[in-house]
Amino acid sequence: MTDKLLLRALAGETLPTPPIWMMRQAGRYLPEYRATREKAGDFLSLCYNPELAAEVTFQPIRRYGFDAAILFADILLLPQALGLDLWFVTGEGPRMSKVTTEADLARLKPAEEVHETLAPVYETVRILADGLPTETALIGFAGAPWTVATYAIAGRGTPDQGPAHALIAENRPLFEALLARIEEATILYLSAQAEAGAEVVKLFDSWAGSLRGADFDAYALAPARRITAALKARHPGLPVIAFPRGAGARFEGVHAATGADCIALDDGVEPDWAAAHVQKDGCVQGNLASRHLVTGGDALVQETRRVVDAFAGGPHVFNLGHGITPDADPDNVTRMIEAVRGGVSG
Ligand SMILES: Cc1c2[nH]c(c1CCC(=O)O)Cc1[nH]c(c(CCC(=O)O)c1C)Cc1[nH]c(c(CCC(=O)O)c1C)Cc1[nH]c(c(C)c1CCC(=O)O)C2
Repeated sequence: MTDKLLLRALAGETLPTPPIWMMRQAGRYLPEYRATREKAGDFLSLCYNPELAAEVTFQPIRRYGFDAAILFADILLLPQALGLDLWFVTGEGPRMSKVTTEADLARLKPAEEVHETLAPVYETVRILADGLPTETALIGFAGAPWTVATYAIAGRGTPDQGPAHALIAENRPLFEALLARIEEATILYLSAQAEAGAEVVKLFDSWAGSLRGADFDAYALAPARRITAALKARHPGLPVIAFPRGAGARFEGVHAATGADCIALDDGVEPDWAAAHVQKDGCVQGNLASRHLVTGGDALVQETRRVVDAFAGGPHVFNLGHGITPDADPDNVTRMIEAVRGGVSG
């Protein structure tokens, strides 16, 4: 039996204190992250520099002693490895060359060729696997095909994923061919991360919430199910966390529909509801609203306890509902961790 709390929770154990980590725990709210990023140059140079990417991954572990480290990289490195240009506009976010025609699709590289670009990421994983404290689990990750496709189709982030929905309406076969290529590459990418030492993998479907009805089944659940099955066939026992952000009532049934060991919840669902409707089927992760790490105070402690208490009856990994924001106060993270581990109330 492992002594890593994250792995125990993912295996279905109900623990007296849930393991804790945070989405975007290596990020701009930390002065040490900003200093390392400065040294690297820009964000992508940091992602492709194994020593520095490992360094920023270690930083929140050293500062807070989280139960898990998440590989420092980005979900958009994969479409870049498939041949799309990627760059980040400061203050605005990612930009990439678009895939909206058959000719664009034909220019993408075969899935097996992604390793060439992504080799530095695997090196980062190896450095982390060697250097993390023995009690800290290492999480690898990728974007889910739908979320990655929304960026590749729009060439940028979009509030409503309008361009991707428009492509579904206008040329569903092209959309599905793009999704299939991303899915195939994602399996190879996550599998290589597991070989390099990732002990858990997480699939980020940040824009799953804009898929409705049969499209949610076909483009969020089904790819997650196939990716999970393919990974478990290659790496027996590898735990998978699925994060169909914004799924709302459709979080119910996602364990069974995907085969994932844990479902990460955003803060759009109430913890009590999620305990009854989602945690009944297995481990859940989440779901404190990130803004409490900006505002702090009694509300931070109360909300943290409310989340912990709601999920205390089953396997739970404490986390935020989405990433920590750059304006968060690092001291509020300490208070949140104390509220989870110390059980201090209100
Ligand atoms: C949609 C998405 C992306 N990237 C990611 C997602 C899915 C999760 C989510 O919904 O947020 C996932 C991601 N991005 C990053 C990580 C690293 C691991 C971690 O600490 O969580 C992970 C797991 C680093 C990052 N990825 C990014 C940063 C900030 C870059 C910087 O240092 O300037 C970090 C730390 C940049 C990024 N990367 C992306 C966007 C839209 C942006 C710009 C928005 C922003 O600036 O926050 C794409």
